[in-house]
Amino acid sequence: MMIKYRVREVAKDLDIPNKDVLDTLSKYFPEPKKYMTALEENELDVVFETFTQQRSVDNLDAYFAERGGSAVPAVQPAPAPAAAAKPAQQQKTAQPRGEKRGNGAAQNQNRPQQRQQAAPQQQKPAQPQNAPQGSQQPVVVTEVREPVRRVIDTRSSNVNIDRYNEKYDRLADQKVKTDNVVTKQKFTNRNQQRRGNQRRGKRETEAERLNRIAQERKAKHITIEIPEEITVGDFALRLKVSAPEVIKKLMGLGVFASINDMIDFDTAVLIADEFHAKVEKEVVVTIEEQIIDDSEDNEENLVSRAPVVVVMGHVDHGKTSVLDAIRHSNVTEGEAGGITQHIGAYRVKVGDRDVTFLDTPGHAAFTTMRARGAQVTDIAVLVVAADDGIMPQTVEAINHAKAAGVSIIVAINKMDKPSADPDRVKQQLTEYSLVPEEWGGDTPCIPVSAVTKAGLDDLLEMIILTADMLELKANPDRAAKGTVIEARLDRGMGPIATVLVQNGTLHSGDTIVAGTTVGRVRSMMDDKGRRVQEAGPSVPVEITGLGDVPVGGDIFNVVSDERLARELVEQRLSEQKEQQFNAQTKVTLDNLFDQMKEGDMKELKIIVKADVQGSVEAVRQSLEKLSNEEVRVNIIHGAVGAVSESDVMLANASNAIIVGFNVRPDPVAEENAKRDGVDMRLYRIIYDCIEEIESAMKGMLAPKYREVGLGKAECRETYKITNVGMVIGGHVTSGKITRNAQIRVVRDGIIVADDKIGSLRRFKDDVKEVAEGYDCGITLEKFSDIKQGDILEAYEMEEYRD
Ligand SMILES: Nc1nc2c(ncn2[C@@H]2O[C@H](COP(=O)(O)OP(=O)(O)OP(=O)(O)O)[C@@H](O)[C@H]2O)c(=O)[nH]1
Repeated sequence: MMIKYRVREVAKDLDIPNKDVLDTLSKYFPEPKKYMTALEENELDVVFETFTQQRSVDNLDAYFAERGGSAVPAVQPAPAPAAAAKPAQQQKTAQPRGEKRGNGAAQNQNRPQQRQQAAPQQQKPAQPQNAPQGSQQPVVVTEVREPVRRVIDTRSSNVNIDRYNEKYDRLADQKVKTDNVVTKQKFTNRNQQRRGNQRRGKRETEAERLNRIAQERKAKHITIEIPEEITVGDFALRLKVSAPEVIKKLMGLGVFASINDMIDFDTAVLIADEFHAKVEKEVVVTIEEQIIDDSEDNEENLVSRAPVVVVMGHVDHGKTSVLDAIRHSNVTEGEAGGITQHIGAYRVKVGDRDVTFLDTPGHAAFTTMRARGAQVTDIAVLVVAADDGIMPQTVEAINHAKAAGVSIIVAINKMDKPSADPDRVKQQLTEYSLVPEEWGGDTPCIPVSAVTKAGLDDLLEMIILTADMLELKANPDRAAKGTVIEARLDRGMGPIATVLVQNGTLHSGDTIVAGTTVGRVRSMMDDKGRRVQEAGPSVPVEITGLGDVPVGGDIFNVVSDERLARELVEQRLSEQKEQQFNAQTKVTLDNLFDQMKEGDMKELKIIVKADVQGSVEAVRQSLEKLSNEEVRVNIIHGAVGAVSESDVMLANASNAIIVGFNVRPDPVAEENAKRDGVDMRLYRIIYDCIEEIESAMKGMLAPKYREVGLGKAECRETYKITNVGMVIGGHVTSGKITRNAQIRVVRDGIIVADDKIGSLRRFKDDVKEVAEGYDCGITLEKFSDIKQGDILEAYEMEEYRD
């Protein structure tokens, strides 16, 4: 390989000025050289020879002492690659030296030996001579410290510079790698060690800690706080013992629980005692408790409040007319302007007293609200048309009002009509346990006319009187609480809600939570359309500022912290979702016994619907006789007719079950019952109903059956065979027909027979079943009047439990 070794590089490597090299060359070669001139082999030989001779020393120690102030020849160890590369480069120059060897060289040959004696461990500088391959002890490079520029003896003829370079390159490479790896390994090892130590340390600490706790526990009882219920794992954690220890102790008590099972407070106390720990009940402060003031009012803070009245009655008996008549006749001059304002409730003045009327007549809205837990009304005015008397919805209204436990005042309306017969109405009322006051009972009956306005003042007077009897009171000096009467979304204003304040005073700017909505009261308007800044007890106001539209019947509360209020709403929303998933807690005949056992049921409320009044009464009496010392059967409503939406609503609000005889629910009622989880039982025979409810109360309800469709076959031919009877040549059109199936014969959509299969055959063989698409021969056990084209529906009865 031809190496271009220029004057400049030679000078640099030999650490002499370019000029010296050029001068030396000019002595031996005629043509002038420049510092960029690449030198020929012979030229290089001359240069090296000359300078080697010039630099030869007698004593290496003296040399090193002079160069570096140390007897140890050294090269700069770091950066290693550079240091290693440099000599390699220098030695490139050695290769073309040829045979020339002067005295200096001869002298030098002995020098390594001398040096070896002086410093036998340091052989590097002598290497080129005695070990031209440079293979010995490359490690030395890493040991030396001081930077000393090495001079290579280039006089040896057999120096293989390439191999030397290779070696250095490899060495340098290795050094780099090794250095890194070593450092890294060391580092990693150190880390591992540290981690190991830590782990060991931690393990030890943990063991020590447990030991210490065990000691401490023995020495001094620890006290832990636990809630009403706690998982075994969490309990163990608080006790500072392992879960298996707790599980073991639980087993000792005969409680088999896993780490994730809940144990109650009492069990926890017993277990904690075994671990010498004392238990205190953890007081969990809910967000509600934090932000909603639910404290009882002191008697001295209470002032009397206006009664809240709802008007109910049969359709067209004059509810709206009575409400309007009262509203108009009791509005003062100044308020007349706002009279058209309908916010869902309004207030009228009766002397110096106020009465609040809910503007939604009828029991539907009333019961819907009650179903949501809202107890808004104090008094129900039952409007009965004097000419019409008590009608089905009057009865419903009576029962809804009774179920809610509100006072009833009867307004016998349409007294202006000639056909008015108030006595008949009073008479009818007694049938529903409403005995008029004048007849010795406690139901006020006021004859009125919405048209002539006669008697309305008496009605209002009676409302005030009743309210006085009820001693309705509230504390206006506290954060407001009440119920949403109705709500809607206004395009411009956003959600608008009419709320009835039931306690405290609502102020504009208050933060309120209503059901699952939260907001700040932006504006308030009363029932006369006036903007107001505050609303006290029994005052209905329309408010804006809620974030969402609440639902009528939602309870609202003024809260002290908006951020927590939002959190509360989130919580309520997720609870709501959970509740939807969870099993309903409504009473059903299937869970009746369980509820009775748990003591949750003291009264079984039933709504009876039948085709004739006689059945209603018969059932009422029979069922009421089922009452025992644990549960009282209470028929809260009984009427003739289909099971209606209103019945389901009442059952839902009152946690009642519905029984029907020879009646069907209307589609809405059926849908609602399913949605609300209201148990609805329909019977053909009264005896079945009595028996079923009796069994349910004893916890012996027979299993329920339902039909499972199997398939359908069409009758294509009929054959009459002697001794066998009528054979149906059928074709299975869907599903399958099985040997044990029940068969319903349907002709033009009408069921003509319900029978069992007598035999099922394919060709001449008896078979267990025939699948879709195949022909078969069927005989029925009893029914023989089969016709071509009849459809045979095969089904089975399956036992199930809710
Ligand atoms: N003669 C007479 N008619 C009345 C009286 N009160 C109501 N009416 C009439 O009876 C009909 C029904 O009255 P409403 O007030 O609509 O009856 P309602 O009970 O509110 O009816 P719904 O809203 O359908 O449930 C109307 O035509 C009224 O004019 C009254 O005191 N005397």
